[in-house]
Amino acid sequence: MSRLPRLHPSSSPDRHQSGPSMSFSTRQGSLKRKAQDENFNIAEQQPRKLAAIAEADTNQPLRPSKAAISKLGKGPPPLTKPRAPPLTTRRTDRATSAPPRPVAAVRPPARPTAVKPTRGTSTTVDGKRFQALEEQISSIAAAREADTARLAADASRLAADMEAERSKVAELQANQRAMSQQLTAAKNQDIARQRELDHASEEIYELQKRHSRQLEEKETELRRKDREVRELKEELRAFQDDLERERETVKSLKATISHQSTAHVALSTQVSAMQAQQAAMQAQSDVALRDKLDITLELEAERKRRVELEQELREAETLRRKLHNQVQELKGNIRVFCRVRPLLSSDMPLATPMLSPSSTGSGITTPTDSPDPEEEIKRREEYRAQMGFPDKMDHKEIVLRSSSESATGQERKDEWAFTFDRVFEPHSTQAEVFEEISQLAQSCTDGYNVCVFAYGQTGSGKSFTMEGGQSEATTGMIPRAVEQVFRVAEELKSKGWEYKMEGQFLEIYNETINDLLGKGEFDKKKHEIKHDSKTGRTTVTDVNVLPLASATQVRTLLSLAQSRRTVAATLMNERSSRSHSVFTLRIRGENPLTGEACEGSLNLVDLAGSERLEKSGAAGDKDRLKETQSINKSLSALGDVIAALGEKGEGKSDKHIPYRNSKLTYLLQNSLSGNSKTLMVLNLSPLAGHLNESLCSLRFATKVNNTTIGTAKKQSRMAGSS
Ligand SMILES: Nc1ncnc2c1ncn2[C@@H]1O[C@H](COP(=O)(O)OP(=O)(O)OP(=O)(O)O)[C@@H](O)[C@H]1O
Repeated sequence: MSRLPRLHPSSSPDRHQSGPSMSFSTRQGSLKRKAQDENFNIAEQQPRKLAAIAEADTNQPLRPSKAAISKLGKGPPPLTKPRAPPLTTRRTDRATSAPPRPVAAVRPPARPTAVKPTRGTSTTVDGKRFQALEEQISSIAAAREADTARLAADASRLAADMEAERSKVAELQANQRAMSQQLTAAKNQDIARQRELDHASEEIYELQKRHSRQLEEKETELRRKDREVRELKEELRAFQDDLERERETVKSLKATISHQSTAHVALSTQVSAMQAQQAAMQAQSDVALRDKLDITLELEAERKRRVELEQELREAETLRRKLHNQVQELKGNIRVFCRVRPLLSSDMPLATPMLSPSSTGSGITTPTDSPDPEEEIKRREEYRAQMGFPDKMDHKEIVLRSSSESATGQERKDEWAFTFDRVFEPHSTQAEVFEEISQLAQSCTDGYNVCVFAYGQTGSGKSFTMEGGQSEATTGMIPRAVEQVFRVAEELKSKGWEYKMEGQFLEIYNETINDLLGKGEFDKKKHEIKHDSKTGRTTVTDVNVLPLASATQVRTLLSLAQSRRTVAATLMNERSSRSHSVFTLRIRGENPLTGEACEGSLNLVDLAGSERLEKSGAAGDKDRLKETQSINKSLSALGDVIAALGEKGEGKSDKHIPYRNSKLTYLLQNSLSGNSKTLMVLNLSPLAGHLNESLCSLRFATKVNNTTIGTAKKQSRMAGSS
């Protein structure tokens, strides 16, 4: 901290003088304090006069202010030369301390007076007055003299005082200049120190910042170190644990080693024994190696033979297919099976305890808790139609009997016998039925078009035969046939065949095609049937044809179709019995080894109920009438097509086949023609009440059965050709 330069008290012109000079020492003290306290702002703290002095050019002579002079004026008059009294002749303006000479010595020249001659007393009076006046004048003159002398003395004293004052002022000016210089120096010093101070403050601030930064870094470092220490401690603990474990291991290893070394000794003995054995075995191995070489050579020969055999097998397979299909052809390209379903508890009134079909779906009925089994059997026989199956060897015959009273009261007995390719009795299982069909299904993989119809009145078991139930035993022909096709395709893979399958599921209701794999918009979309005469392929526009990779996928597809049909059935009562459903599996196969390719299709058709109009009770119902007419139309169209095909087969080559008479026959055109294999499964109801309807169905089936449709043709080509 800088200090003001100390002012010498003697430099003050007058310590006791009032005004600026008088307050100087006091000011000096205060300035000192101010300088210390307020950065020496002397210029502001000084009285205005001192400020003026400080700011003034110090080279100029100092002139006392009017105020100072007025204060001084209490003493001497203004510093002007006193004028000499006009009444004296001598010079009195010389400054002197000697008292002036008395004024009386200097007489003013007497004014020439005109002395008039006085008359008498008046002359004396005037003389006296004149004298008094003269005395007065002289006293006034003396007084003036005295005043003049006093004035002269005052003037000289004043001049002396002035001189003294001037010298004081000069001294003051000198002091003031010195002080100004000191002040300026002090100010400069102060500014410099202030700068230093600012600089130092800045440095301190920077240092503080750096310090706090360093402090933070140190703290972070410290925390990190702490963390490291903790981690190291953890590691150390883990190492210690490991070490402990290792020690334990070492201990146990040592024990093992000692144990092992004992064992080692024993083993060494064994090894030497083994080495001896090994030498013996080596000799044996050499012999075995030689044998192996012989075997390898034999194997190679066997492999060659196997390839030859495989080739033979392929040729045999081709031959087998050919023979298989020849056998099928010999059996006739249209075949008819007849199946009678078992009597169900639902076929008779509820009050009577019933015989029900076994849960296995075998068709065998088992008695339930009937109060009188004999009575029950009797009752059942009343409901059951009289049917006989005389051909116990080939199962080809079915006989229907009826007994009635004639108008004359005589008992009349009728008997109708029918022969088909195979007749299935009520107890026949699904598996047994499929056994006969499976060979047909296999023909699809050989490139044939196969068509299986289920024909019969409502409730005769068509859907059961075609679709079946949920259990393994009740599985119907469609899933079984599909599984068979996939199985055969898989087996044929080893013989070089690769198959691709796709499926569609349609419904024909009132001569309208619906897609059962579609979105369930029934009777809305218009689907058209198209036949490709070159490839023999039939397609339906705007229906879903799904690629099928496995039999399981087909099952899913079938249940989807079933659920769609169920939805439609709720919209229209018993719709499923009143519509035809056609499931088509298209199979394309290629054999890159033999260069063969084939394309076949399997159509599985569940026909609508074939009952006649009167029986269905539809005569009064307009919609039902329409349904029945559509069904009758399509079924009779089917019969007509089959009959026409039969005639054509008998030599009438120009016979027109009326495929277009119904949607069903037009859709199945390529599967009904001479190139394909057709099977009709006639389903019969076992009820006596349905006897007439059963007879109608049997007659229709016989007509079909008696038809010979040309020779089925395999749709094969060389792979790669369309
Ligand atoms: N072989 C059989 N064994 C056991 N039950 C059968 C057999 N055949 C049919 N059924 C049963 O008979 C009833 C009628 O059969 P299904 O529905 O298959 O007849 P449908 O001819 O298809 O009738 P719809 O024309 O109305 O569809 C069903 O309850 C079915 O389970």
